[in-house]
Amino acid sequence: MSEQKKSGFFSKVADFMVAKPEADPEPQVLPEEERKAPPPAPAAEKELEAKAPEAPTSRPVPEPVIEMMPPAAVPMAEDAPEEMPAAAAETPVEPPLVESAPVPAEVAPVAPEPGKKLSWFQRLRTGLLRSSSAIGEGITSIFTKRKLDDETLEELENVLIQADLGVATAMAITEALAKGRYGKDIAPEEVKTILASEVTKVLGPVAEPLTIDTSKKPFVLLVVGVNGSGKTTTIGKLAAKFRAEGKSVMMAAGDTFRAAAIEQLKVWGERTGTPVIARDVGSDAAGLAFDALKAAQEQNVDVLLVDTAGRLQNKAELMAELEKVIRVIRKVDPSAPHASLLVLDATTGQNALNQVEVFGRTAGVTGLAMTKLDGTARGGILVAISAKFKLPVHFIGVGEGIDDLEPFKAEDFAKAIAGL
Ligand SMILES: Nc1nc2c(ncn2[C@@H]2O[C@H](COP(=O)(O)OP(=O)(O)OP(=O)(O)O)[C@@H](O)[C@H]2O)c(=O)[nH]1
Repeated sequence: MSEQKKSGFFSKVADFMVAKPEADPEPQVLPEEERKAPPPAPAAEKELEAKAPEAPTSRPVPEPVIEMMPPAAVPMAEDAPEEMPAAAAETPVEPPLVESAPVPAEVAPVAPEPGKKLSWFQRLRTGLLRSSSAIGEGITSIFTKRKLDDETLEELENVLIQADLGVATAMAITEALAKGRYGKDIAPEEVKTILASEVTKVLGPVAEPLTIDTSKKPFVLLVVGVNGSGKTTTIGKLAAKFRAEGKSVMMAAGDTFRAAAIEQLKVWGERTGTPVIARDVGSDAAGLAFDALKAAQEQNVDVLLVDTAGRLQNKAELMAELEKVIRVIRKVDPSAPHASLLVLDATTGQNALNQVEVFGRTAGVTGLAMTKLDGTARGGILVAISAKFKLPVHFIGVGEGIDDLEPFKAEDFAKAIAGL
């Protein structure tokens, strides 16, 4: 493709790139090693840490409400993932209270048998097929009886950018496609196969399981993200997963802004047999996290899952509150949080790039989970995020049910994107 064509094309695709909100801080790309660890406490806070442990807030701190659940078996969904340990599979089965998100009929490529849930991969494809069918249909209409030339490559780039894969990735894919094939006829299926293989190259290195370091007691997993991205639901699913692995788990209802969020976490506590540390709505979130970590230490818990209030990444005061939660956690355990999981809603599209940037800086994000891939056309954004930030992607959410959290698998995801 000529340079001239490319620059013309760039100006055309500029419309697809979402402008950052004005209030956003300047983008700052952190070196990879800084991104791995949550940010160090500022000097003022270090002084505080040197003092004897203290209540993290100046306000009188009410006693946290500890909802102790019986060490009940984890309620497992009927179609538990195959990798669940045998012991867990033998635990008494209770049907999940929340069913999977309904699949819109017009995008459902696979009709489930009556009474049977779709497999996670079918649900992923059902969601992604909205976009991948756009890609798939685009590929079919571009390459049917046409040669691979500047025009068709540019049309393909357009389709990929509209599917949120990002300009750089779209160009890399078309360049790979053109190599050795330029000027020749090419079948749509071959294009899809090459697309899937190029996307796998981007996603393969970031597909990493979340490893719980058992030398940390408790292993503190902070869960952050914008409003409604699926943090609480993901925490509930994670609690079930860790319990099924035989780990003891505690949850901290750090979303103290919304009464409904606290209640929602308590429901997940009941469903998964996990104690929840909660306070009244409006309480100090950092104080709650402090108490929860103390309680988890005293009870020798393996994993503490800390929920946080949803916050828009461009609201400076809310992001500052998140930094405070981290600083206060570190007064109890200077090495915590041991992982900081950013939950991204796949339906947000391009804005997710900015979320990764700002939460990465504020909360030292160590890995990602992308939710709602069962019902969205926007899964391509994960490719753009991975190409840009190279952060580990641990999980994908493919429904609202307890077992609808899957380890991220690059090749499966890439095939779903390509419509294969
Ligand atoms: N379809 C689908 N829905 C999901 C998924 N994950 C979460 N949800 C739904 O998304 C909505 C928001 O989820 P929450 O877990 O409450 O999100 P949150 O980030 O804790 O929300 P805030 O507390 O407002 O910040 C709920 O209705 C969830 O059931 C998913 O993977 N697929």
